[in-house]
Amino acid sequence: MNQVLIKGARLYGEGDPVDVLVTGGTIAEVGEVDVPEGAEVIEAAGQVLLPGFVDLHTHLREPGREDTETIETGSAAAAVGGYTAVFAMANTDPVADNSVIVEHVWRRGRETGLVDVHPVGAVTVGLKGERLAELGTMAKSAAGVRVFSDDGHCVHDPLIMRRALEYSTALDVVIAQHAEEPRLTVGAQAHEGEQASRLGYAGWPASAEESIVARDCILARHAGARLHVCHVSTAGTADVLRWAKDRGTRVSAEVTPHHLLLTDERLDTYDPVNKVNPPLRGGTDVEKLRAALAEGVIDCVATDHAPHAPQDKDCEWAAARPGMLGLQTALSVVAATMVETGLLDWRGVAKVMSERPAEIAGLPDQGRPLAVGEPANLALVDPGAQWTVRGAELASLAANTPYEGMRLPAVVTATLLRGRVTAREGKIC
Ligand SMILES: NC(=O)N[C@@H](CC(=O)O)C(=O)O
Ligand SMILES: [Zn+2]
Ligand SMILES: [Zn+2]
Repeated sequence: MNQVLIKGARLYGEGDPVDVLVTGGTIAEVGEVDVPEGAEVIEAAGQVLLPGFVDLHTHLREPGREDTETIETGSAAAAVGGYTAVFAMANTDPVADNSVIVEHVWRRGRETGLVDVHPVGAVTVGLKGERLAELGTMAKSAAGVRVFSDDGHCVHDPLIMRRALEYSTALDVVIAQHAEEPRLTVGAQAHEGEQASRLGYAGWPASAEESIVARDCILARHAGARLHVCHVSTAGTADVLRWAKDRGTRVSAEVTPHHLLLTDERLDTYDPVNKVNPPLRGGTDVEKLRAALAEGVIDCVATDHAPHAPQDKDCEWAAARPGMLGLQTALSVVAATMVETGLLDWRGVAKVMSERPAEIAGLPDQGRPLAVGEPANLALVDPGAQWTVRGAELASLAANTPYEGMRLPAVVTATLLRGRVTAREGKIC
């Protein structure tokens, strides 16, 4: 049986260094372990062992835009970034609004074998927001869809959203909303504020997000349904979530690494690499989002990894597609914004990048404790190391990283999926 010995890592960055022996797909021993014959050894002195990361929000672009990312290249980026499970959004071409497409995505993920690929099913047919897709058929398909979202579009019709939420309770699935009131973002190009006015861009107001989140929290509470809010970007949304959670609404929320680090100050360069939906916001938003994540009002970090082709990004701002890469830089950005600032320790990182997302999506074998008998889905992190981001060197097919040339802290040195090393030192195994 395949054996891997991780030598001298600190579990969750706590306590004394220990050896972790992985046999088959399971953590077999924790403590002082002699190297078994034939075992692969990973020297991990000074490193932190965490449960493998789970991304609730990834765009893999297959089917339809395999020129920008495939299930294989996106899986590789995920594995190098420390992920052991990703949720692939439904806004592909054709849309993942039926069991044929979700089963295709799920199968391609399994064949690739670098990370568990869970397809997200569309809420409405063709993401058009008009007719509910066959959620039940997708949930009961081989792909076992647990998360539904029209991401890229908001399910803006309150009657459709209400029906989706009500229907979801019978299936015990979660509806993930891209919260953007479309009437308030017609032609929007950037966060509504001074910077957008100065650059002459139509504004994307915070209220377009906050009004939908408030509405959906109310709808979810009445339906007794589970709502998940995608890419929270404003301080006001954090306040709405705090209110809804306080009164017992079954709502969870994610924040992206880019909304934890970057602001609309970056728009000065006119470089569309900074164009994303929802847009980069102001400094106060960033500060409040960090605090809300530390407090648990925002449950987790999700990348919203959005690969785009050069011709869709290296063009004038208004014509460029929104979205940026995230899978390979997420851990480092969380280290820079949450760990180095003292807002989270590594135990907290395990919670927001692995345990909570696994719970939200109902994955039984991810986000598990680092203990004997548990599945060996693991990420090994060197907290003292640094690296310089180069889009061209990322495992993604696309290169649209906003962190180009930036030096970031913390390096994922190894990822294990069910005991198999999927990535080491930035390379796929
Ligand atoms: N985030 C983005 O700016 N773009 C996403 C869609 C989305 O997440 O809304 C994409 O699919 O490219
Ligand atoms: Zn979205
Ligand atoms: Zn998205």
